[in-house]
Parts: sequence; C-alpha cells; structure tokens
Amino acid sequence: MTSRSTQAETIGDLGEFPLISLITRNLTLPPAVSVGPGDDCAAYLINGSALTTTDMLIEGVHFRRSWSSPADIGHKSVAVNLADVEAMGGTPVAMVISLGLPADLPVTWVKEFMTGVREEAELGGVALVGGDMTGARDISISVTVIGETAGRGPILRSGARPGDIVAVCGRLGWAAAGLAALLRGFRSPRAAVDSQRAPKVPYGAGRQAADAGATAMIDVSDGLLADLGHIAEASGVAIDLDSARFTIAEPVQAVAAALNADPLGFVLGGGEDHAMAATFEPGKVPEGWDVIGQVRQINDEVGPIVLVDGQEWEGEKGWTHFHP
Ligand SMILES: Nc1ncnc2c1ncn2[C@@H]1O[C@H](COP(=O)(O)OP(=O)(O)OP(=O)(O)O)[C@@H](O)[C@H]1O
Ligand SMILES: Cc1ncc(C[n+]2csc(CCOP(=O)(O)O)c2C)c(N)n1
Ligand SMILES: [Mg+2]
Ligand SMILES: [Mg+2]
Ligand SMILES: [Mg+2]
Repeated sequence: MTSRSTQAETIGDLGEFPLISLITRNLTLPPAVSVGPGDDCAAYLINGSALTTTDMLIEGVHFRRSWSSPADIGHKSVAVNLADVEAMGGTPVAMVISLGLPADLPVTWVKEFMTGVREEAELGGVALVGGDMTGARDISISVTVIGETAGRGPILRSGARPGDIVAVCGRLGWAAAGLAALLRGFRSPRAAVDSQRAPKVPYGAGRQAADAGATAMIDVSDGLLADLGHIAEASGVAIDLDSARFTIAEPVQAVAAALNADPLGFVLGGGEDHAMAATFEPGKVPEGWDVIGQVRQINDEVGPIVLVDGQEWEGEKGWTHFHP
C-alpha cells in the first residue's frame, strides 16, 4: 500500500483501486474457484444444477448507520442472500458484492463492513469472488450469490399440495420486534434489536428440508403470511395456520408488552429473520422444524389464500416496498 492509502481516512482520500485492494486482499478461495477478484470475471466450477440470486440493501430502507454497526450491515448483506439459496435447498458457491459508497465514508467503515461480510460468508460457506464499486449519495449494497443443488432439483414455491404440513425453522418476529424498538428510539431488548441488525439464518435447514423431501420452500424476508402467500399462489393452494402452534420468543413478547401490541402480529407479519418456511408430506417434517399449519384445497371462489385459524388475518401480512 502507498503512504496515501495508509494515511487515508475517508474512501475519497483512499481512491477506488486501493479500496478494492483493501476489500479483496487475503481472500481464501475454495478449489472450485479458479479465478477470484482481480480479472474481468471470476471463474469457478458448478457441479450440479446452478442457482443465482441477488438482493440489495439500501441505506435508509434496509438499515440505518445510526442503528447498525458496519459489521452488522456486512453480516446482513450476505445473510439475506444466502437465505435465498438455502430456501431452494441449495449450497452456496460464489458471491459478488457491488457497493455504492459516499466519498466521505470512513475507510474504517468499509474495513468493518468487510469483517461482517467475511464472517457471514464463512458461516454460510461462500467465497467472495468479485464485485463492483461506484460513488453514491447513500450506501447501497447489492449482493449476488451463485449456488448449486448438487444434481437434485431445487425446492420451488410451487410444489405444495393439499394435505401437506406447513413447518418453519428459525426465528419469527424477532427482527420486526427489534425494528419496532429501534423506530421508537430504544436499543433493547438486545436480542430482538440484534436480530434486526443482522439475522440468524438457520444455515443447513434448507438442505435438511430438501433431504426430507420438502414439497415447497421459501425464506421469510417480508413476513410469514406474505411469504407463505407466495407458496399459496405458486402452488394454487390454501394454507391454514394454527395460532396455538406458535411459541412466541421472550424478546418478541417483551417488545409487544412495552408497545401494547399483539406479539402474534410480529410473528405473522414481521420479516427479516429469514427463517425457512416449507411444506412436507405428513410424517416427513424434519427434526428441529416446528409444525405451524396445513395445506388445504383452494375454495374456487376465494383462490389461493393464507388463513390463521380459518380466518383471514386482519393485521399486516408483510413488508412491501413503495408504499407511502
Ligand atoms: N428487477 C428484477 N428483474 C428480474 N427479476 C426480478 C427483479 N426483481 C425481482 N425479480 C424476481 O422476482 C422474484 C421475487 O423477488 P423477491 O425479491 O421478492 O424475492 P426474494 O429475494 O425471495 O424476497 P426478498 O427480496 O424480500 O428477500 C425473484 O425470482 C426475483 O429474481
Ligand atoms: C431503516 C429501516 N426501515 C425499515 C426496515 C424494514 N424493512 C426494510 S426492507 C424489509 C423487507 C425485506 O426487504 P427486501 O424485500 O428488499 O429484501 C423490511 C422489513 C429496515 N430494515 N430498516
Ligand atoms: Mg429479493
Ligand atoms: Mg426469498
Ligand atoms: Mg431475498
């Protein structure tokens, strides 16, 4: 590194290519990756069926710098993408990250962000093989992950059949409860707020579900009801959840009590925990998954729908962008 780069405080002082070096030095690449960052493309082997997924995180929309550490944002950026590979029953192989960054961003911010990226990538078993960088007013992060299903077909949203059991693995309502706390200026309960800052994706659960013969699967990014709605639509079925089946975690209950809200609202309508939600033939629900309902035939007049105790849920079903 030049003296310019060792002394630089902001990424504007440092410059584009030294910043790329800072981000990409000392990466360990698995044998499947023959060319990592540094050339015009990365090169790697895919042995089975290939998967590609991408999700963006935008400052002010997905995170605030005042709420989350740079490392949290690094963790979250990788985790939300790995959750989509998991939700197809796949295994991640390679990842590219594109960053839009303001010039006055401290270099330390990017270093700490990359610590989160590296830690989450290691947890999920994916290699960073490249990316892109541009100036921007607000921080914008776009991650793309390439994965594989090792010759087995991917688990789609469209495979649920009447008579199947609906089950989930992972946290529900934690991140939404954390968001509600942060929006009101609180930093506790810590477990809920930390879940909003960076989700705990149940890595391995998607592959476990695929091994158990899951008929459909999705990760809960927007909200359980909204995301199960995608399974209902794609599969042409009705899904009926049993509210008595949900065990509501203590941090979610604590936020609900403090805000005088229904804790079930966080569980059913809250996103960003990236739990896996899947359907299975009876008797095939794997260990560690919680049964929450049943797949039923659609009523022709109503069409695909997600019900709670046989009724339509009156509250929020999940996050959608572009709403005022
Ligand atoms: N700009 C786009 N161009 C092409 N396809 C898109 C675009 N945006 C979304 N899609 C596709 O639409 C489908 C649904 O996208 P969506 O982002 O809702 O899925 P997700 O990543 O599972 O959810 P979330 O974004 O909440 O994590 C995906 O198959 C996605 O690839
Ligand atoms: C500052 C701030 N305000 C609001 C939220 C809540 N939020 C944003 S995007 C999203 C759904 C998933 O996004 P996507 O569908 O883009 O993957 C949710 C629940 C947040 N995380 N940070
Ligand atoms: Mg998406
Ligand atoms: Mg998804
Ligand atoms: Mg996603």
